[in-house]
Amino acid sequence: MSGNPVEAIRKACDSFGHCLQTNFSRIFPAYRGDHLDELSSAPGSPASSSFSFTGKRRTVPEDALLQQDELLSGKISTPLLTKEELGRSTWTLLHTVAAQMAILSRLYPCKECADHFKDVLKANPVQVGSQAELSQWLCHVHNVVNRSLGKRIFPCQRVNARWGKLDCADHSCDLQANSNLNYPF
Ligand SMILES: Cc1cc2nc3c(=O)[nH]c(=O)nc-3n(C[C@H](O)[C@H](O)[C@H](O)COP(=O)(O)OP(=O)(O)OC[C@H]3O[C@@H](n4cnc5c(N)ncnc54)[C@H](O)[C@@H]3O)c2cc1C
Repeated sequence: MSGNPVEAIRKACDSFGHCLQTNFSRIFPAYRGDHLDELSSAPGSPASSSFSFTGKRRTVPEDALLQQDELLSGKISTPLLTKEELGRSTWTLLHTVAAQMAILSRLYPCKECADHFKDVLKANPVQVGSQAELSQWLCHVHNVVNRSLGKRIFPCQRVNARWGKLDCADHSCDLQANSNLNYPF
């Protein structure tokens, strides 16, 4: 690696921060990342000296906000994302998070949550050899967070019933509808 290693790490954090911010707002249209800008512009905050979340304020395009208003007012009830948008955003998020789980625990926009999640990851390192194991591990760490917040524990054997279904015509993209497909994970 050439140049200053601290600068290289700063750049990596910067690009991951942007990636997180972009994908949070794609998956959750209500999320605009404004508080990241506030964080980075707070005088003396570590973010303002280490990361450049500032610069261009990222906003959700107007048509997306309009759609969101219509959704909230009950005028439309269909999902805002197409299957393709959902897929693209999800792949980016999954690959980035899988590659940089430790960074997630430092850059997650809620500091209290990030600090807590760092401990959760330390106590529950990812050791998975299949999609099913990854799903179970994620369910487990989500439950660790749930427990600490006094929330109900989710039954992990029901994880596919909760997350394996999408809003597609005739349930054609449900995991369960395709359960005859065996992938060599
Ligand atoms: C990494 C991370 C760390 C966090 N740390 C904190 C923290 O320290 N303090 C804090 O106040 N908040 C924290 N949060 C936020 C908190 O976990 C919840 O997201 C938030 O309180 C909203 O909770 P919720 O009840 O809507 O359901 P969420 O916990 O957001 O869950 C969303 C949905 O997932 C399903 N679900 C629930 N548990 C599981 C599970 N174990 N497996 C699979 N599916 C499940 C349920 O259907 C639920 O409706 C953290 C979030 C993340 C992503």
